[in-house]
Amino acid sequence: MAEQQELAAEEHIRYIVTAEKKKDSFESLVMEHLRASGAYWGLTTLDLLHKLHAVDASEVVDWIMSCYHPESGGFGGNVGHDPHVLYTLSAVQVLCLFDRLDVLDADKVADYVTGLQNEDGSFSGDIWGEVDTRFSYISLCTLSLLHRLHKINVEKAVEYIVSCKNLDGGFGAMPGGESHAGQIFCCVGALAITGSLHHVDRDLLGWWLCERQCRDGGLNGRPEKLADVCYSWWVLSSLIMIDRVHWIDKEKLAKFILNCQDKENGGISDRPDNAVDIYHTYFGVAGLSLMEYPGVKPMDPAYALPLGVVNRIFLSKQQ
Ligand SMILES: CN(C(=O)[C@H](Cc1cnc[nH]1)NC(=O)OCc1ccccc1)[C@@H](Cc1ccccc1)C(=O)N[C@@H](Cc1ccc(O)cc1)C(=O)NO
Ligand SMILES: [Zn+2]
Repeated sequence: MAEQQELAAEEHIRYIVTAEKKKDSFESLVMEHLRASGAYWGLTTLDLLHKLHAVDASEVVDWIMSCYHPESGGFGGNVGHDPHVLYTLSAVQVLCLFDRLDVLDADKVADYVTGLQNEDGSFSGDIWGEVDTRFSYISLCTLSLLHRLHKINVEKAVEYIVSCKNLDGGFGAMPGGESHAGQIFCCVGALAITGSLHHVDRDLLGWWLCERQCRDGGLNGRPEKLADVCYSWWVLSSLIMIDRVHWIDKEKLAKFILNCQDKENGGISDRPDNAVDIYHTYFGVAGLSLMEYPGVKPMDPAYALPLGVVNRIFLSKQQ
């Protein structure tokens, strides 16, 4: 009988809190250009493990705002980096965690995102124009969190996402793009946020998604690929949004994630015995959250934020 694995929560907390401080580590340098996303991954993990209070909120908020470009309304991935929707969402999500959306000029940020919608309803990531369904999700998620979805053409945005649906029920980065679990999360999440999930064939897509489970219990991103912890989020959140999560073996998946932990130094890797990183630590804990693992806060599958944070944004009295 394999020994009973459990979540080394205290070690993961220590790993994240010290990683936040280490600016010159290899990982920090590699992730330099997407440090705002790294903050979102690390801080959301701390919140899921009931430890967000372990960091100084105003210090984080000040750092996030130092990545803001007041003239465009967008955020860069680090101080002095050009604005991009990727990091604008990460910044908004971090401010949501601390309930500090009050520091934003929400109309200005919404105008930045709105300005990136194209004629065909698609979204570009920044002024250089790259189009990808990732940016559709990011834009719709950002505008929704700011209560400003009315600023864009939602119908056209939905129409473009549906044009990226494949015969296998999945979605790609653009029309005709190969189905990939990451892109499927983005398209299903965007459809969920806009109340347009009726465009999804739940049984066909559910089948493609549950087929991602490998013999080792982990989930991969495409057929024939190796299982990887981060797909615990991309695949699982999509299955939950289309109400087909019972089609995979959650116990085996949880064991795979727990088997990817470094239980001495903290952190979770993409697969057993590989190097841990903040990204896979977040997606591993988020995957466990989606499976209601004891001691981990529940997560909203579409907004990729703790449920308590989403409820505070959408159910609060003052709007
Ligand atoms: C840029 N990036 C990736 O390309 C990772 C690389 C990887 C990790 N494990 C396997 N490959 N891949 C990735 O994020 O794929 C998921 C995905 C692809 C396309 C669309 C949506 C999700 C990672 C960073 C990374 C690089 C290298 C090693 C680990 C992490 C990354 O920042 N991914 C972004 C992808 C993304 C961006 C925006 C979204 O709305 C959704 C997803 C992310 O998760 N942001 O929160
Ligand atoms: Zn991965």
